[in-house]
Amino acid sequence: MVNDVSDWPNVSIEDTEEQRAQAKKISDEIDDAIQRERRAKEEKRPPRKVLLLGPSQSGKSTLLKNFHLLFAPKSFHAEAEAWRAVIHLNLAQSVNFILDNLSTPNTISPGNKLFLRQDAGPDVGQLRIRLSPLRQVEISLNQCLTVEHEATPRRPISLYNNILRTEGTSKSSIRGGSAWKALAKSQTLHSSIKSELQKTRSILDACRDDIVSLWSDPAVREQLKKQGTTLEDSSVFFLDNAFRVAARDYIPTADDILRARLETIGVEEHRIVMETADAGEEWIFYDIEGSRGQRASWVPYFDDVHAIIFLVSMADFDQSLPDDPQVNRFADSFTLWKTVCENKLIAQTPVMLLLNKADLLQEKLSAGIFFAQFVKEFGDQPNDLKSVSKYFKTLFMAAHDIHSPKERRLFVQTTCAIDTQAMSLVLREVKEVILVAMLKGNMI
Ligand SMILES: Nc1nc2c(ncn2[C@@H]2O[C@H](COP(=O)(O)OP(=O)(O)OP(=O)(O)O)[C@@H](O)[C@H]2O)c(=O)[nH]1
Ligand SMILES: [Mg+2]
Repeated sequence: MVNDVSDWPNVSIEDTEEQRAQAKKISDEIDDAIQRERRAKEEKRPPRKVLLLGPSQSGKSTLLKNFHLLFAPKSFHAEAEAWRAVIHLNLAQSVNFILDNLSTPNTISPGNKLFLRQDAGPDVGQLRIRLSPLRQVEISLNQCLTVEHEATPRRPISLYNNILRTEGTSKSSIRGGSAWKALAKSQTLHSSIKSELQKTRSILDACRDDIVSLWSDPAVREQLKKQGTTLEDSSVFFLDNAFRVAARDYIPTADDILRARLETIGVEEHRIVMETADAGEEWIFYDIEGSRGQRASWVPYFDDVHAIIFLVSMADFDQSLPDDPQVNRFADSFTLWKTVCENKLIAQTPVMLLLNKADLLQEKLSAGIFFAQFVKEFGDQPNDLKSVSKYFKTLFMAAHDIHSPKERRLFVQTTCAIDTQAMSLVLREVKEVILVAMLKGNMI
């Protein structure tokens, strides 16, 4: 029997600390084990796979950029340098396209305001000479963006094979894929590409006053308008912002990146590792080229994806297809939508429909372009955004219900893919719909 404290086992302060340290070690090990288990579970979790479908220029790649910006902002912003090259190419091509489409002084009729001007406006002949280095900028940037940047040095590519220009529109059509994004990694970039990029930035910087003069000249705009020459929206955006964009120290903003036009070629796979919600989770997007000749290449992806997002541009109703002037873009989108709906391979796959370019639709309707003039069935309904987008929604939903082989819920949303705030709400919802559908189908 222990009567005296001196008989107690020797429990010193050092012992207690040791025990505490031991307990902490065990607790840390348990925490580590839990973390490892969680990570192992996550690693086993298959990546979420999403297929982006829709006609050319409907906004598929822009939606993907929004997703990247929202859920993996660090890696999105890390690519800004690579996007700068795309934006500079967009700008140089737009200027060259304008100059190509303006009559030369030799071919204009006497009295043409543009060249025989009485006012103190810029002399386009002089601007043409001073802006001629932008031809080289276009060639160099095309080269930089079309080589494979990984370990190997540049692969010779015939530059202008990749540049398609349809009459009346300017088009930046360099090869897609993600190898060009290596331009963002300046540490590992081939020195010749680095110096080429620096040279193009210096030339653009030196030309920026002249670009602004050309684009702000009302006579230039007037002549382009008279000729029926239209520029793509992204061209107009970068020309409007030329002074900022052509500056030597320019770094693209998120808005600029969303506006940059880089036509998708074939089917591109993009992997996004989530940084915000569900950090570490991987999403794979298959971003496809929307032109008509490419649509058969989508099918192999149908039975391997968890969801399909189909985009339609609501603003294309007054345009025809670049590769077939007989076909109206609205009609083409609707036919394509029906084809996708009726496909048996995706009968069980959740489909989301985004009716995009609401801002451009609004602009066209406000400018007095009548939707009913191109889509007779619209009849005498009011020519406003609300009525036209409701018409789109009703028509596309009805087609979905009629043509789908099995009953399936459809998520429909009107969007403006260059509005990051509005898109963040839509994308959070889209993500939820996909995850719920995967859970229901035991795909997680
Ligand atoms: N104003 C406006 N522009 C948009 C919108 N969505 C996309 N764009 C612009 O439209 C152009 C075409 O968009 P993309 O995302 O490249 O189109 P895509 O469907 O991927 O086209 P392909 O790759 O040719 O199949 C880009 O310059 C975008 O910035 C929108 O809602 N409003
Ligand atoms: Mg694309």
